[in-house]
Amino acid sequence: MKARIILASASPRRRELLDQIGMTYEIWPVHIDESPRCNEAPHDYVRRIAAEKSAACHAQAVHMGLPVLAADTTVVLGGQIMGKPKDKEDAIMMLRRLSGRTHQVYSAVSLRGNEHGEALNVTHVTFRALSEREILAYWATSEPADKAGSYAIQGLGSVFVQSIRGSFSGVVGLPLFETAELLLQQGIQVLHE
Ligand SMILES: Cc1cn([C@H]2C[C@H](O)[C@@H](COP(=O)(O)OP(=O)(O)OP(=O)(O)O)O2)c(=O)[nH]c1=O
Repeated sequence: MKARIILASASPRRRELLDQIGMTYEIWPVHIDESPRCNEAPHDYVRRIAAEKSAACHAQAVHMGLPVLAADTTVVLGGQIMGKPKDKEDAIMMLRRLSGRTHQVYSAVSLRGNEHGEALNVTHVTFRALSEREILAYWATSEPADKAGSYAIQGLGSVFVQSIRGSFSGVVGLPLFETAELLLQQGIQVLHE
């Protein structure tokens, strides 16, 4: 029988990624304050937010005997955190800054069952130079609005991505290699007979 988990997320991307590895899950969206703390390092920030998302569901999930999986993803350029854009101007500014440069995408995973397991994936993404016209045209597609760094590698944003070093699923929002390792540590096998 397939193991069931709670996915503490409202992100359709994380659902699709879990579907990709055949996991069965229940969705429990959580809403927490995702503001970074003053001078918080990117790796501390994403790990804290992923852990807070899973913690928000943990007590209730324990009663049901189900582990809780949560994740957080942020784009980092020159050590600076870029979350989701506040508005059009913010998105345009982020895309201008990412143009022609290499940034990092940090994705933290938190799995709370009998124990708390955590993992972090950092992937390097290089953008080609973007023209002002294509940045505006990209904003008009509405794809950037709810994505960290204002782009989606799995969507139209793929045409900006010259190369990546690391994990594609990590950039999309849930690094599957690390997630499968955490599940296995808690006795949940992705591949089973
Ligand atoms: C860089 C990048 C980010 N993203 C998305 C993944 C995440 O959904 C989002 C970052 O925001 P998150 O706060 O990590 O996640 P979320 O608010 O969408 O969902 P939840 O907190 O409920 O789990 O950006 C892409 O879909 N593609 C990309 O290429």
